[in-house]
Amino acid sequence: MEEELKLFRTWSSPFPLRIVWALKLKGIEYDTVYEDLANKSPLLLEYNPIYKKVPVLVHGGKPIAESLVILEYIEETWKQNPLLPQDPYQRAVARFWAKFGDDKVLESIKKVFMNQGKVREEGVEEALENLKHLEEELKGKRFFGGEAIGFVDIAVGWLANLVSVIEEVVGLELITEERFPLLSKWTKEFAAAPIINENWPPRDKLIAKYQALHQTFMSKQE
Ligand SMILES: N[C@@H](CCC(=O)N[C@@H](CS)C(=O)NCC(=O)O)C(=O)O
Repeated sequence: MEEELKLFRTWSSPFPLRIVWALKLKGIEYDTVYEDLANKSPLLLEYNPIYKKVPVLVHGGKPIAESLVILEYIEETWKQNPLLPQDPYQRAVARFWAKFGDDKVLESIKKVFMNQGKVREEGVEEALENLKHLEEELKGKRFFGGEAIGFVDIAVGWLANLVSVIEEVVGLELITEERFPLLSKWTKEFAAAPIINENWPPRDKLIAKYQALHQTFMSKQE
């Protein structure tokens, strides 16, 4: 008998979306528990007592937290449609870029979104520098994973989802065709891939959410 599989997520958070995409790409059935992060369920707190964040994947009653860790678990548990390459060195390279996406790209884009004036400008510079590295990594490839969507595509997939929302809310451009032709093309192709496209939060709802968030950050700085 298949063990029960449950994903704790929210409708909009980019981290659980990684898990949604990976499970769908592998054709794994699961149940969803939608959390209200302003009022976290006792189960979420029990399953992720340290970070208290989504996503949490619960497999046969056992919880796994942290989206990149969960992705690795999924990859090791269900071998079909592999997301990581076979070669150990290439696997390490993929993990490097996934971590770079969180440590550097995400942090710089957060800096752009949460600040204004000089700090935002610094954030833009840092984001462009980081995005340049991703542009380089895409040379000669359709996806970061090669011909098919892989681990790195899923890990940095939030870029295709959220950057244009952030650009619209903040009123600036980061990923343009002129600056980043490959990344720009990747954004469109990744977003258009059926499984990604079908599991994308509605843009108008995201814009409204991020507009409200942005106003909160800006009013704190006045
Ligand atoms: N490093 C974590 C980040 C997860 C994360 O930041 N989740 C946010 C939603 S976007 C959350 O649950 N926040 C609740 C909180 O901080 O209280 C991962 O990759 O899973």
